[in-house]
Amino acid sequence: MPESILIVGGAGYIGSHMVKQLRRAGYRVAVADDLSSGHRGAVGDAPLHVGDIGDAGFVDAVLGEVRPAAVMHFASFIQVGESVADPAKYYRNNVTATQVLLDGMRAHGVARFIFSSTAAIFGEPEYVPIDEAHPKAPINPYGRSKWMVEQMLEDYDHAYGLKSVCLRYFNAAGADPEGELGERHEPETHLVPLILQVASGRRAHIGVNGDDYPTPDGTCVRDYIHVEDLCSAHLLALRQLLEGAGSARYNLGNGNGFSVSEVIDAVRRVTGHPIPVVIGARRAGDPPALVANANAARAQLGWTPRYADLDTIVAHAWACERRIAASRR
Ligand SMILES: NC(=O)c1ccc[n+]([C@@H]2O[C@H](COP(=O)([O-])OP(=O)(O)OC[C@H]3O[C@@H](n4cnc5c(N)ncnc54)[C@H](O)[C@@H]3O)[C@@H](O)[C@H]2O)c1
Ligand SMILES: O=c1ccn([C@@H]2O[C@H](COP(=O)(O)OP(=O)(O)O[C@H]3O[C@H](CO)[C@H](O)[C@H](O)[C@H]3O)[C@@H](O)[C@H]2O)c(=O)[nH]1
Repeated sequence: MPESILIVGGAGYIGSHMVKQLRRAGYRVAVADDLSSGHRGAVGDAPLHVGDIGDAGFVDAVLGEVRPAAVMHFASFIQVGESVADPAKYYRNNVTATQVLLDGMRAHGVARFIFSSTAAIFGEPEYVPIDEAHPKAPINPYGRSKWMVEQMLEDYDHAYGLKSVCLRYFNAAGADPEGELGERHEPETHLVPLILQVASGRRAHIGVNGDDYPTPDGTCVRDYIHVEDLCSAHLLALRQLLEGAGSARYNLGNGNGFSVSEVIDAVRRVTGHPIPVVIGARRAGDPPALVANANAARAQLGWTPRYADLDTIVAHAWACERRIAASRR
């Protein structure tokens, strides 16, 4: 009987791609999601348990039924700006609810956990590319909530033997190359899908948040990593945990920085659309450049990103945006 894996937040953008990849790899998969931002249709025919992981009774019931060998945890609120305006909402969902999940796992003897962390735990970078040893100094409640969970996980390993892998994603982008899944946040705040909405006619222009940063063209530089490559790193981490490996933390990115203007140019190349641009003010809390040093994931997980080319990432996301735009016409 293949091992059963519980995907918390599996109806969301990254989690739904994970569900598909795990099933393809032969695992039994169940999803727990409250559908606060996820989509029921994104899990295919994997069993979906609808509920809030901050609810201890729900967690207990799901773990009792699924009896997973490991839990992958994608569920959180993800908007940096909103986390500044309403930190209580973020600490409640991203920290308190995660602790309810972890304590449920302890009660059920589930001792393997993979956590979606973020580049936001590093705050304003002291150097790039950013490796795992870089100081952790998050500058907003979203980043702090993720760093708190990472610290909690260290303590839970020490005290209770709960083994975890924290994967710090840089900028997730792209979509299922087979065109079944994609990024559908409401509201959308991420750069790549927003530019693509201009190409599909859902938006008139893309606003650029500042062009006076200390970068080669003045716009912010980020490390865009294909969602499929994030998921393949999870799969490798899962295999290691199931084989008895200890806890670990990895930064996940391609190690290539692209500016906002370069991403807009990539969308122009892929879609043929001129993409009108309006230069606006800087967005508070935006570091000029965030680029990952993912050598540890490459060496220790054996991870190699498959879709590192920016135009490929954009092309896969574009196929998704065209489907969404067509469905709304
Ligand atoms: N998208 C990125 O660029 C990025 C970058 C770094 C880290 N991350 C992290 O990756 C994870 C997934 O991000 P995403 O873009 O797929 O987000 P998403 O909003 O698409 O998915 C999150 C899913 O979790 C569910 N959820 C939220 N709170 C829940 C709760 N209390 N109980 C049950 N389900 C709940 C939502 O309904 C949704 O399906 C998040 O933890 C996020 O912080 C994302
Ligand atoms: O309409 C837009 C949207 C974004 N940007 C810029 O494009 C870059 C990328 O912005 P995103 O919002 O797509 O991504 P972030 O780098 O802000 O955020 C990413 O990293 C964060 C941590 O730093 C969180 O983890 C978040 O979920 C993840 O997508 C930033 O310089 C942003 O200011 C624009 O110029 N115009």
